[in-house]
Amino acid sequence: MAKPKELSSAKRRNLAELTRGLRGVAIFLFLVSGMINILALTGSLYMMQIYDRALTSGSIPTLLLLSALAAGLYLFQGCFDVIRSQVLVRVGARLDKKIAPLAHRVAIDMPRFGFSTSEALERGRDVDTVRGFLGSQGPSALFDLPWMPIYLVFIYFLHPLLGALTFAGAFVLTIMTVVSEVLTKRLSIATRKAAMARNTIADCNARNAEVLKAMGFADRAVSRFNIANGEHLELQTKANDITGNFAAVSRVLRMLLQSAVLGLGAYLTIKNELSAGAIIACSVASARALAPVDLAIGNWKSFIAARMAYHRLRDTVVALASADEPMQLPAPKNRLTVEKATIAVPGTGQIVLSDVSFELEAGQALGVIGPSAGGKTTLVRALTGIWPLLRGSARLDGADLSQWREDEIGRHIGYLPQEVSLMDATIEENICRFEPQPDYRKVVEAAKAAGVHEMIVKLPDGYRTQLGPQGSSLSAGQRQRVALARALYGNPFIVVMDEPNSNLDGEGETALTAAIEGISARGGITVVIAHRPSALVAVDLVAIVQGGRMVAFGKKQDIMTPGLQPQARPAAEEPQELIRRPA
Ligand SMILES: Nc1ncnc2c1ncn2[C@@H]1O[C@H](COP(=O)(O)OP(=O)(O)OP(=O)(O)O)[C@@H](O)[C@H]1O
Repeated sequence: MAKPKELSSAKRRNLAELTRGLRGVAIFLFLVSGMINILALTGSLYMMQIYDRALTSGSIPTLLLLSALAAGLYLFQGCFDVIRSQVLVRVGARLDKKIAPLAHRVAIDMPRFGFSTSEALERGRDVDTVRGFLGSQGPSALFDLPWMPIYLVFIYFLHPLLGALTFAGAFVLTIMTVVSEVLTKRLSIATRKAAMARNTIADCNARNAEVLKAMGFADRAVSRFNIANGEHLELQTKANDITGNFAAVSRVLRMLLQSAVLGLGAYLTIKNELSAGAIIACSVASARALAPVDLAIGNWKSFIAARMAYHRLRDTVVALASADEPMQLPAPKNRLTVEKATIAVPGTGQIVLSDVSFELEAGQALGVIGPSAGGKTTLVRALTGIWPLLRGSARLDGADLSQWREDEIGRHIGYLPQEVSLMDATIEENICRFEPQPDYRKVVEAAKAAGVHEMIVKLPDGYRTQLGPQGSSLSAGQRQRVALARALYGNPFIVVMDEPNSNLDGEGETALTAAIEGISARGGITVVIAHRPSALVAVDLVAIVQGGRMVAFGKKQDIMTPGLQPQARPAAEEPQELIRRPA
């Protein structure tokens, strides 16, 4: 975790924005808790006055006056209690409102950097954990704890021996809270990791439902889940045992102490050192003094979970800080320049593509070919900003991709991924990328450019057809063409396609060729990765990527034989001088 003093000013700003107002609210709640605890002495004082004044004097008016006074004070205490719980619930809701979008943003980003879906979704659950804890009894107990000395002082003034006894009890219970913290903290971390491993397996099994069914290994998949679930359960049981045992011991201790206070009080009364009313007052006050410790121990597990969740969220928000807000840049319209780009797998740092350099002018289309695992998709990830460059640069009209605001650069990039996954929304929403006020003509234009308009209008709900999870209501070929329309929406300057014809029939491939020609004709740039030569009909340049290097780059006729077969030799024999710039 980054230490505050190591944080850059932008990160500090982000952190300050997150915690803005929280300190003030905490001070307010601390003071309100003080009022509640002072007013909670009402019970003890009332009993003392009843026994020592009203009963001994036999005065009904005194009894009525004392009762009315006590009722008024209880009412005040109730009001402060309501205020405290309402403020806590609202703090939770405010934090949720502030952090949930950021946490979701991070959840979307995390899989790009090698995190599992369940790890990514944990950020959303973290928000729920913090909000849930703030709405529980836990925080009230924590705010009451610092006010415990009020009761100790009150009891001490009634009799120093009783004060000492209650102080000893409070001390033992506080030590128990600390021990509970030490024992459960490490276990909570391990339990969280085990829960994540279990959720990752559950997520993976659900995503592979069809494969599991077709090849009949669902039982084995369930066994894998069972093992992970068992490990999680074992850790959770241990953690629950610790909190449960501590809670039980603290409850017994508290009752024991209350009886001990009564016993000692009776002894002191017999010795004429204490009034009968004071015994009851001491007993009530000591019970009230120790109640927050008891409650805190009972809620310690959720306190630790909420604290860990808050720290993760805080680190997330801090990490989201960018050094400076990028400048507004003009729409690119001239060229894409890649210089000595080296790309590593995020998270592992393993370099998978080295020293790639080339330049594409407006109107040019580049086909990228090469053997499997050569680094073609990696190049696409770099060109679209999905993976950052380790070294080198990728520029649009001279401006590095990192200089653009994400939402702005997105308008100039069309991307058709290798594994097409559409969103659970309508076709129209998918094509227009959830634009709030989409231009319907542009939606239809993109669909026509992708050759999918006819197919869409034949569907009963046309462009309003709901696609279901991952666009499951369409065939693989239909999904690929709708995704192509999404990539073409708004005529982006650069369109990157990763094996766009893997699921296309002859008609789809013709539409794809027309789409690439259309991009070139309007002065856009296309980069298309292909294993099948039919995707390269409309490209004028070809690059060969293999073994993590671009081993050839040039005009299609120079790189490919007339039958659209690459002429390149293996990477080891193909030195860098083969990487030629377009004429
Ligand atoms: N997320 C990842 N984590 C770790 N390694 C990865 C990841 N993605 C790709 N790689 C590695 O990077 C190398 C290049 O992969 P890439 O997907 O770019 O190849 P490709 O040329 O597109 O292959 P294909 O034609 O099979 O799609 C491979 O060795 C692959 O194992």
